Amino acid sequence: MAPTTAQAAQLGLQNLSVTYVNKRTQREVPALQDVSFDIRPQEFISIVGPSGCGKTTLLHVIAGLQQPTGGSVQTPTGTVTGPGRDRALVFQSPTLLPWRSVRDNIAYGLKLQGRVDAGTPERIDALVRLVGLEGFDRQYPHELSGGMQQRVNLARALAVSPEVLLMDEPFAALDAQTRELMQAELLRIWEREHKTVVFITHQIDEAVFLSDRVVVMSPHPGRLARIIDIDIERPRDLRVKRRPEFNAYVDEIWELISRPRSDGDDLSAAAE
Ligand SMILES: Nc1ncnc2c1ncn2[C@@H]1O[C@H](COP(=O)(O)OP(=O)(O)OP(=O)(O)O)[C@@H](O)[C@H]1O
Repeated sequence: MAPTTAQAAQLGLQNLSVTYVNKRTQREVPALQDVSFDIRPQEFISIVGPSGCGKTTLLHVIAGLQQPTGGSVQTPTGTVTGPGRDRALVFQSPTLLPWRSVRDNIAYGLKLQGRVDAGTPERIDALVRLVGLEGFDRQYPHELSGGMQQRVNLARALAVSPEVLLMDEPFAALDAQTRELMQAELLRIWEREHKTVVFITHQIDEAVFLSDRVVVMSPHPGRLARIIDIDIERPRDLRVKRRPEFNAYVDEIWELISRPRSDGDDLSAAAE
């Protein structure tokens, strides 16, 4: 059951709206409209929807990189007013520093936060093992494959011990096979680290495979269309993708995304 109060939720999104002003035309672009839902502690939640439905905008508002035009994001310690140590972002392209080794890249966030201490080398060793990069920790980013770079990126986000990982299409640049491996790896890591994950993807099967719930958004303006519980037991491995119930979820979400929405749709009711 979803928590009914913001206190019980890791993140409470309350009536979020974002309107951009197009710099060239000066016209208002409503990117998000009245989006409300709670995200539970240690939940894996994915956000899917057509291009332009406001997924990245929503993630940036949760991250505190962008102020909403209306509404708020609640955490157990209060309203989000900017970036915080409780939330770490993982981008699509690994934002690694090319002149730093894998170890130093993983430690970089800690360094920025002034949190390097005697225990840091051991913590980095544990993270290197966690993301499967043993033996590569003295290498530099250009010596790594795309999948390995994304592993470093993930380790760097985990290094600062956030409660929430915000992931913006982290596997979009990877080839299909590496992407599937990384999906399985991410689940393994999530099951050990117990983070809350908010994951944006264009790939419906990726969302179903990873998530406890999938948030489906509709565009123009970006609104909540439906939240779907993925009732497939864990731990999951990639063979789950061949099961009929897995494909039934994928079909259901695909139908929702491809269905033209009439203005009369009561989307808030659908989201309950
Ligand atoms: N800085 C900006 N100025 C004006 N409009 C913007 C700006 N950023 C985003 N938008 C508009 O807001 C809407 C939502 O954009 P957003 O990038 O959040 O969607 P998205 O679902 O993440 O898209 P995609 O799947 O293509 O990455 C779009 O119509 C987009 O054109």
